[in-house]
Amino acid sequence: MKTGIDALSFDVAKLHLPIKTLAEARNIEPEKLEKGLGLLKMTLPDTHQDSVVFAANALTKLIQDNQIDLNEIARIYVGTESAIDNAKPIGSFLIDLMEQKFGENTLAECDVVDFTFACIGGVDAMQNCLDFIKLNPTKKAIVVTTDFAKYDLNSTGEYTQGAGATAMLITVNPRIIAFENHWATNTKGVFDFFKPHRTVSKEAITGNTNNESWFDNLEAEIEIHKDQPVFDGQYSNQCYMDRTRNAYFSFKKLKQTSATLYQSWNSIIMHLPYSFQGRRMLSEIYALDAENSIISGEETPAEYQNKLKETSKTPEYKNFVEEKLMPAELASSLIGNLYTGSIFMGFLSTLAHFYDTKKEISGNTFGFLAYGSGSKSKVFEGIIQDEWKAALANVNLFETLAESFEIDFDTYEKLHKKEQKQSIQSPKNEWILDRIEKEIPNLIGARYYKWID
Ligand SMILES: CC(=O)SCCNC(=O)CCNC(=O)[C@H](O)C(C)(C)COP(=O)(O)OP(=O)(O)OC[C@H]1O[C@@H](n2cnc3c(N)ncnc32)[C@H](O)[C@@H]1OP(=O)(O)O
Repeated sequence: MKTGIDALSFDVAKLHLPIKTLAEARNIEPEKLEKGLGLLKMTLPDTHQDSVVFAANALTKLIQDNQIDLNEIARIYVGTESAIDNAKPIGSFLIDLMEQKFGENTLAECDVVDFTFACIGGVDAMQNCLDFIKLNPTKKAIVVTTDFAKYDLNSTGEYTQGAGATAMLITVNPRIIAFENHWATNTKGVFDFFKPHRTVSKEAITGNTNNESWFDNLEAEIEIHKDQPVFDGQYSNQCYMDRTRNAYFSFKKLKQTSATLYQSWNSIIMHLPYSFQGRRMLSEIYALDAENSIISGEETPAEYQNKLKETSKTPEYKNFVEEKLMPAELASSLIGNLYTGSIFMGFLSTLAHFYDTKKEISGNTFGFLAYGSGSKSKVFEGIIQDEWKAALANVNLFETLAESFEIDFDTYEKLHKKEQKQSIQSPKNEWILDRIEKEIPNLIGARYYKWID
């Protein structure tokens, strides 16, 4: 019995700052960002958008475009590292919003939960749903990924920002891709990228002191959540390489093959925190699993790094990237990082590219290399199914991305600092964040959303 992705949809932030504008403002050579990292635009949420809004919009589109009967959906599992609450999962917001739109109690028997493991939480959610569908083949599940990849101003993560969601219907006999049963995992507890709770003093919180009872009741130090991570960019790249390399070779063992595995993959889909991450990281696996590799394993660390650099400059590696990785990079260049959604957006980008260029890919094998900081990698593969094109007919990925609205640098900084109070664009046919009811002045409270026709 085959299990996999039957339908896909997305919702990404509709505002963008050209990378060139950011580069000029920050005194960075634009060529480094455009040609070195593959960045062209970075998308940013409007004032009425957050991770629940993107998730609800992607899910609504998935349901409408594929005429999904919600009574058939047994699970909605969410991958995110942009939770808006420590107890109440994004999935519970989605249940409420979908029932508002598609009918009361339509999801009363649906199981929902959020999965958090940095950027790999969506893959974890999907693996779990695939196992569930194998055991319950008459049922259907939905996986949603949603995030706002927000980094501090002036940090090295700033140019990789992006925001949005993906939603996928998981069924038996899927129309788009059927996954094979082998999944290799490699895990190690590290601090390459994380979002710790910060403490602030009671005095740092100012507000309506006319009502002093709320202030008197506060603890001397208050734990707050900040969207931006603490991270070490180069170390996170090393962790990415270590985990994916180890998972890749575990996957070869699971498949009991000594042949060069990546040669059997027509396309390679990796977690792309920025467009060229995959091609920059894969050269090691490419060299180690090659028949005539220049790497012997006897090198000093510096020699090893030099040989990797040499490998990545060869015409063979460049052709390999062009053929197997480039289609996944296209959307990433125009969006930026989607954290949990990046690997699925890379998959969608590849499908949309072949759809637009009229390439037939039924029967192709796709290899997936997922990564989440903290850190974990999963390697798995799937076969493209005969009906993939029909399932993609309403998705319009690149047409939608082409309509993104350009903002200037001042507006970008205002949005980032939450100083922009008015929406930049008028919402239409989408969910918005309607209001936040504050628990106590200046502290965030319950969030409420509404649909705008
Ligand atoms: C969140 C996760 O998924 S963990 C894994 C990834 N980590 C992150 O995303 C964390 C946040 N991001 C970051 O910290 C940073 O953006 C990083 C680490 C990804 C990149 O760091 P930077 O220091 O800006 O860039 P770095 O020096 O690594 O690479 C720049 C590239 O541009 C190239 N470059 C520099 N100048 C130019 C130029 N003028 N023309 C062309 N290319 C150029 C460099 O050669 C280099 O490419 P190469 O190594 O393939 O040769």
